[in-house]
Amino acid sequence: MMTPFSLGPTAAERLNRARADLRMGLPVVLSGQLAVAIETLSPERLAALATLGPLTLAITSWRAETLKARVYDNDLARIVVPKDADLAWLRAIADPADDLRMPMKGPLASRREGDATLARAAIALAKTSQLLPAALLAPLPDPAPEGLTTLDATEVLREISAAAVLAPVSAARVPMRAAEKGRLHIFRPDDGGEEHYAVEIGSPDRSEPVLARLHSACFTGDVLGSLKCDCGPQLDAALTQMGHEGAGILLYLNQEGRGIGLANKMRAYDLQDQGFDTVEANHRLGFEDDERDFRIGAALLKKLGFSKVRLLTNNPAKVRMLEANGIEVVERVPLKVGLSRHNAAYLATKAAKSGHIL
Ligand SMILES: Nc1nc2c(ncn2[C@@H]2O[C@H](COP(=O)(O)OP(=O)(O)OP(=O)(O)O)[C@@H](O)[C@H]2O)c(=O)[nH]1
Ligand SMILES: [Zn+2]
Repeated sequence: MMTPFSLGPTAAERLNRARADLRMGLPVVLSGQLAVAIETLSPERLAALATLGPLTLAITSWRAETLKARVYDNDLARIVVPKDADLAWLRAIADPADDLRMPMKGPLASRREGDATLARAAIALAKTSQLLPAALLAPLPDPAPEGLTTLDATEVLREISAAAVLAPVSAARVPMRAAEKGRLHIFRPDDGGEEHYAVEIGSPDRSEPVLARLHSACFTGDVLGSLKCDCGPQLDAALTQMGHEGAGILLYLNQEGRGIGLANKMRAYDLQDQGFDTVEANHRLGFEDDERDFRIGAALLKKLGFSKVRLLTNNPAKVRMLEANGIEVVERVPLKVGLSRHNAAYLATKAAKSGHIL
């Protein structure tokens, strides 16, 4: 007899489908309520949702703190949406762009009754869709609208905290300026998320510590040569050093903007032009200062056959995370390049607030 096999989507697959829905502005059914991301919500959908009953706006405690809203649920606040609230009102709560020009007219009322799991899952969904971390919750009508993705909040939180399994997809020789003997490997997660890359220089001996770099994607620094950060020079310097030593492994992790995505990073840059530092800007947007999942780096190194590294970094958190995930860091190799007058304050903030070693 054949083993029964379900063709329907798994929890991880439904989760990723839900992300596509939220990015389009479509609601998802989350533990018996409707959830939609504020960033992509249209006025028409808001009007339709408003007919269903009381609405709740879920935001993170970081955002709530800026807005002076009460936080009863530790990491988040559930804001009561007034009956006459329009999309501009919701957007002003979600997006700090105009905080200084048009301070929010409060006071905001927060819900404290009931369970916050659903709100937490909705925020986690918005965040991992690289949208602003703010979601609108509405009662589910009876009959429920057809064709919406249905999820369970607890399952969503479990899936998001689980490490994705990455599989090698393809690899080929890529000679580079820094090293002629280079090979690019592409890895794809089983949950439909971002692909990540590994650049292998030379033929590193798997039984010895390898010179390694975990580089997080930075479109502005890596591609445009932005002077606001040190990413471009760090990428070049890491590859150059690997070229000189004749061996190394550089992981290029697609976690743009410390995991918040390029659109949110530009929001953070705009806030930095208003006077906030890199950490404050993330918080005002409702994010943690670093939203990256460093487990991916450890998993890729293991997949490639490495267990010991000499890690090129100024960030002790990267060392700790690799060690915690089964990679021995035999040496931290500093990578101090690319200081400019545009990024001096940024690097000083990383040293003062994120423990970077200058
Ligand atoms: N949110 C946010 N991300 C930024 C900002 N400036 C740079 N980034 C991102 O920060 C990340 C920098 O990553 P890395 O250089 O790998 O890591 P690091 O934590 O600085 O540590 P090391 O470079 O290894 O010392 C990239 O994803 C950049 O896109 C900023 O102002 N805000
Ligand atoms: Zn950068």
